[in-house]
Amino acid sequence: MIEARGLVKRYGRVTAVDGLSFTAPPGSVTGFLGPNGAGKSTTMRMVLGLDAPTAGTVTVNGRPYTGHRRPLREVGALLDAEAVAGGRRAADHLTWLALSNGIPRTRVGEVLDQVGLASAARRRVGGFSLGMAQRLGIAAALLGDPPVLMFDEPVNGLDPDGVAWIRTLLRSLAGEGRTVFLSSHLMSEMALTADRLVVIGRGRLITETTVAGLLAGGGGDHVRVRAAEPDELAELLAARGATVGREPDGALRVTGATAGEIGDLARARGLGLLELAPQRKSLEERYMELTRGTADYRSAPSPEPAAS
Ligand SMILES: Nc1ncnc2c1ncn2[C@@H]1O[C@H](COP(=O)(O)OP(=O)(O)OP(=O)(O)O)[C@@H](O)[C@H]1O
Repeated sequence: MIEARGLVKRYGRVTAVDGLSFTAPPGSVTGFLGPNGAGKSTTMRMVLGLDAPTAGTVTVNGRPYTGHRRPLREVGALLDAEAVAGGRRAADHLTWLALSNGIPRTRVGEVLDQVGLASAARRRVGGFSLGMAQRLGIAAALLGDPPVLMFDEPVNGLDPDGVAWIRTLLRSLAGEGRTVFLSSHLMSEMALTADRLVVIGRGRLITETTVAGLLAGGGGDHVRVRAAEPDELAELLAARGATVGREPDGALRVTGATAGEIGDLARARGLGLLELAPQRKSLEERYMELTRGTADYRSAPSPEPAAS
């Protein structure tokens, strides 16, 4: 379990993290989302004791990271896959980590197998591709068999096979009852991997929710209806308190009534329906709405292509 309470980090005049509280519980994948510069990496560094909070606390399994005697057995983390000294061989790097944390040497072979690097165990890390470096970083995180795992943008630079592999791995680690906390600025990635979401902007919590909760909340869902007698149906729906607008192609845009209710009403009145389609906002759209205004470096909208 990771718990942040009133976490603040200032660098001079920049407030990178601003009163952040959230929980990443065991047994689920918690996605940590926010635009570039939102404060995700800074928060993760504080979880690992690499940066000291200006105020507030963050604990791993009830204690600050630095309060654990064998931290690699409490939390495994991948923050920067390429931060390993290039001259070392993969297995030597992991052996050094294991021995300095009281972890048996035998774990090295096990985690290399687990991440698919067994055949590269004697190769120097400097010659690794980004994908291999990511796998080695994940092997290091798994070394102490920790109950908490934390990954900063773990799919960055991976090919589709690598992305699918990480997704499956993260889900299975959570399935074993571990706390999995991972950051991304891509909602599309989180939608496939996370159960819970902690969304931040400019160092502040925007929402802490489940993927299902984010999809359900926020409003803006409607039903698109094409009817044989649209004016009659629109009148009936309005009389029942629904709000009815028109789409550019003449279809009705109905809010305040479900597709099932609209279908029942049309059938009861003998009105023909040509199309009845609930329209839900995607997770990506919800996320964009939530973080709008908090992104520091957002690109200008692309101009419409010129009509030819
Ligand atoms: N060591 C530092 N000194 C000064 N400012 C810093 C430092 N580290 C981070 N910042 C600032 O803190 C803010 C948050 O940065 P952080 O890297 O935590 O964001 P992030 O959400 O991880 O972004 P990204 O998705 O781009 O990695 C940014 O404005 C950044 O410039």
